[in-house]
Amino acid sequence: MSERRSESGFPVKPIYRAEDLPADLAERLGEPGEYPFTRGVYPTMYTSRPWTMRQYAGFGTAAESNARYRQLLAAGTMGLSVAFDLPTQMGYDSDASIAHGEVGKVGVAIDSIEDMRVLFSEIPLDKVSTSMTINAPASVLLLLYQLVAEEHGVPGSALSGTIQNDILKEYIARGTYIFPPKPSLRLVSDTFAYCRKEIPRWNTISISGYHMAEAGATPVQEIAFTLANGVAYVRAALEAGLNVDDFAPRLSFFFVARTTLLEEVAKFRAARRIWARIMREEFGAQNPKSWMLRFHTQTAGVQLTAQQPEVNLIRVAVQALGAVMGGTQSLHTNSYDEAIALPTEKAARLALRTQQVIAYESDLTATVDPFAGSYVVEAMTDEIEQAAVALMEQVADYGSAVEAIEAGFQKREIESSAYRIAQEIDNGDRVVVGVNRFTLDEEEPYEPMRVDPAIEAAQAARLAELRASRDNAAVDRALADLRAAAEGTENVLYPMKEALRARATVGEVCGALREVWGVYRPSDRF
Ligand SMILES: C[C@H](C(=O)O)C(=O)SCCNC(=O)CCNC(=O)[C@H](O)C(C)(C)COP(=O)(O)OP(=O)(O)OC[C@H]1O[C@@H](n2cnc3c(N)ncnc32)[C@H](O)[C@@H]1OP(=O)(O)O
Repeated sequence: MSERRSESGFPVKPIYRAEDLPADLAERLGEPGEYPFTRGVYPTMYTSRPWTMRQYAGFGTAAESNARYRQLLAAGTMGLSVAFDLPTQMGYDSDASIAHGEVGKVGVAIDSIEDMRVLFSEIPLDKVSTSMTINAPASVLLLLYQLVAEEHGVPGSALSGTIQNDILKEYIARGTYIFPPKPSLRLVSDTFAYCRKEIPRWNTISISGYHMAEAGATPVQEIAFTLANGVAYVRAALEAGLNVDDFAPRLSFFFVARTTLLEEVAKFRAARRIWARIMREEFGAQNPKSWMLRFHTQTAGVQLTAQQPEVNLIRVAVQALGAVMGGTQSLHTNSYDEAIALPTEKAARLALRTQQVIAYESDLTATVDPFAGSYVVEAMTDEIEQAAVALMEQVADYGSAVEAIEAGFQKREIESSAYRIAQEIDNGDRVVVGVNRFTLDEEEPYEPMRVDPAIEAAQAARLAELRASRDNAAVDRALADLRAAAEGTENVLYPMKEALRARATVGEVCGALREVWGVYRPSDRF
C-alpha cells in the first residue's frame, strides 16, 4: 500500500509511539484555560457549558429569515448566525441594477433599518448572541443591529455577537470586498475602537480560514494564512493608536472541520498555541484574554456531495466530532442537502440534532481535551505548528499579509493545493464515497428548496416606499457627514449610525464610502 499522507502533505505513520512525543510535552500543553491554551481556552471547557450551537441561516426576505431563526431557537439552537444575500454583502440595495437576480438568494436581503427590524422581531437581543457574516459593510450591519436593539430597549453594553468583518480573506478567497485594503483596514480599526466603547462584549471580527479551506487550502495553509491576517489586523489597530489589550480579547476566529478528524484536532490545538505565543511574545499583550484563540467552526461544505446526499449526514457527524474534540467555541453543522440547494427545514433540524447528540448523548462534554497525550495527535499538533509558523514567515517576507495578498501569494498557494486535490479525486487516489467509489447507477430524486424570485420586486417596492416616506434632506446631510469623516480621521461609525437612523440604506451608506475611498481592483497577477 502506498504511503498515507495527511491533508497538509506530511507522511502519516501506521503506528505512533511514545518516542513521537516531544520531551517538553507538559510545557507545550499547559493546563486548559492557561497559556499556551493547547488544551482549550477555558479551564472547564464543555464540562460547564457546551459550545454554542449556531446554525448559519438566512434567505429571502427578512420575514422569512426571522421565521427560520425562531424555528431554530425553538429547536434548541443557542445563538443565531445570519447569512446575507450578495447585494447586501457588496453594499448594494435590492433595487440596484447590479443586484438583479441575486436578491434573497444566498442569504437575507437587508436594505435598511426597516428590514433589520423585521429580521429580529420578537427575538430577545439581550439573551441571544448573533453572528453576522458580513465583511466590507460589517460596520453598517452592526450599527443597524444596535439601532434595532436600542428600539427593543437593549443597550449596546448588553449585546453579544460577532461580525465577520474579515476583509483580508475576501481578497484571498471569498470575493465580497468593496474598498481597497488601506481604507478597509481603517474601517476595521474604527470598528474595534467603536465596539470597545459602545458594544464592549461584541466580537469585532471573525478572522476566517474557512473560505480558504473551501477554496482548497490545506490545514497548514488555512491556519497560517488566517493567523497572518490576524497579525495584520493587530498591526493596523496598533498603528491606529489602540492598545493591544483594548481590542485583542474580542478578536475571534473561524475554521473548517474536515473529515480527516485527527489532523483537524491537531490543527485547532496548534492554532491556539501559535496565536497565544504571537500575542504574548510578539505584541506584548498582558491580558490572558488577548492570548486566547476563540473560534467558530463550520463543517466542510466542500466535502459534501450532491450524490447520495444522506451520506452527508455521516460526514457532518465525523467533522463535528473533530471540531468538538479540538475545542471549538461555536459550531455550525451543515445540512445534508447543502451541496444541492438551500437547506430544507427538516435538513436544518437534523444538522442541529447532530450537535445535540454529540453534546448530550456522547461523553465528549464530560472531560476536557480528550486527545491530550495521544501519540499521533500530539505529533501532528507539533508538525502543523512548525509548518504553519514557517509559512507565516513566508507571508511576512512580503512585508505583511496585505503585501502578500497584493502579490497573489496566498491565492497561488491555495490554488495549487486545490489542483492537487482535484487530481487525486479524478484519478481515484482520494476516495469520495458515492462519487468515485460506491456509486449508484441511478440517484434518487430530491426536491430542493428554492427562493421565490418575486422577492426582488417586493424589496424594490419596500425601498421606493422608504425613499418616499423619509426625510431625504436629513439623509443627504447625514451622508455628507459620513463622507467628511471618511476623508478625515474621525471614527466613521458615529456619523454612519446617524445616517442609518435617518433611514439611509445600506447601498447609500456604502456608496458614500465608495465615493471617498474608491473600490478595490485585484491585480491580474492572480
Ligand atoms: C460559509 C459562510 C459564508 O461564507 O457565507 C460563513 O462565513 S458562515 C460564518 C458564520 N460564523 C459564525 O457564526 C461565527 C460565530 N462566532 C462566534 O460566535 C464567536 O466569534 C466565538 C467563536 C467567539 C464564539 O462566541 P460564543 O459567544 O458563541 O461563545 P463563547 O465561547 O464566547 O462563550 C459565550 C460566553 O460564555 C463564556 N463561557 C463559555 N464557556 C465557558 C467555560 N467553560 N467557562 C467559563 N466561561 C465560559 C464565555 O466566556 C463567553 O462569555 P463572555 O462573552 O462574557 O466572554
